[in-house]
Amino acid sequence: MPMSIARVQKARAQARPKLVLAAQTSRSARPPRKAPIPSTHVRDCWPIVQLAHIDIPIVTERLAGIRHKILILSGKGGVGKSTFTSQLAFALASDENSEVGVVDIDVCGPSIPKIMGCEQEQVHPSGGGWSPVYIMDNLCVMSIGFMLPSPDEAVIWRGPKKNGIIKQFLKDVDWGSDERPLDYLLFDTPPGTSDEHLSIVQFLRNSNISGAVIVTTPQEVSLQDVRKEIDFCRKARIPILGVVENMAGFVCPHCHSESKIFYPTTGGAKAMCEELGIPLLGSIPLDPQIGKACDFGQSFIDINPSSPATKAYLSIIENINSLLDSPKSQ
Ligand SMILES: Nc1ncnc2c1ncn2[C@@H]1O[C@H](COP(=O)(O)OP(=O)(O)OP(=O)(O)O)[C@@H](O)[C@H]1O
Ligand code: SF4
Repeated sequence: MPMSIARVQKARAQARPKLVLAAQTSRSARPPRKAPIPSTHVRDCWPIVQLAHIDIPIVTERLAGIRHKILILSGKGGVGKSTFTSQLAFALASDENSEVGVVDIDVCGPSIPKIMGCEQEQVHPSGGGWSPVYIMDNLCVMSIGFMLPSPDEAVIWRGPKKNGIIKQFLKDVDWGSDERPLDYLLFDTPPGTSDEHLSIVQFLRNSNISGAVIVTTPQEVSLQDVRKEIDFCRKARIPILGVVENMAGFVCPHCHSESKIFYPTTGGAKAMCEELGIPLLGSIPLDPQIGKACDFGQSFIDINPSSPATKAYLSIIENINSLLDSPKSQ
């Protein structure tokens, strides 16, 4: 039998409060729309960095003889950090009295083996632990890239596994004998402030890091991330050696003159360094020969000795060495 209009209206009126109540209940069960902003990554993770780890004393002892431990950092990816690490390593190793090591802690994107021309090599056990790959008598490299079945193999790891391999790189690798300890150990890191950074800072907390070199490009988007990197270093108490401005201009392949292609942003790194009281170690121009040398695993500075970019690299390296030798960083 069809309901009268009056009965339908009454039924609707009775149902309405229930519907409102149901809606209110489900809304209140949802998280508030304006969720509190999480505190910063470093602040959250700082207690982890400070955590005592059973292996820290072993790492500290293993690395004790190494004169300078230098982190190469960048805020953004692709700014030329691994390229700079490789050229720094080649230049330092050109002095045959210096022993140089490079450890690639960019676990998910290891590019050092390719850039340094040792992609096909493998690591082997030795009496003192894993033997790193020797490119020259006085230049050795360790990277997860040497352990992958193919360079195209993706490493899809969460923090604890990354932490584990970084610990092994520090603890189980034979970084030179007591008679011939390394003068420099360079750490090529992934961009930003991620698990790898927290691991390295944690494991090196008693190992006296000499300092960090932060690589950027001239654009404001890159400089903005450098500020975060500087903040990370300050919170993690890593001394900052300075900032390197990469791709700061363009060297013409025909006439070899340099054009400031990022004008008017060129100069932003200098202004930022002045504002934050950090040395600007130098500016490296964009030179297609750098990309070519990296793709062929060659030392750019050796095969292009008179290029403006080589002069820039060498001047930066001189600045780093004088900072390392200054009493403040001893
Ligand atoms: N000054 C330069 N002139 C020309 N090419 C350069 C210069 N610096 C770096 N490159 C090229 O830019 C590309 C990125 O460089 P690189 O891999 O060193 O960056 P990255 O910061 O280490 O990157 P990632 O974030 O992946 O670690 C490479 O192809 C490299 O050869
Ligand atoms: S810098 Fe001079 S030589 Fe080089 S491409 Fe431009 S105009 Fe030509």
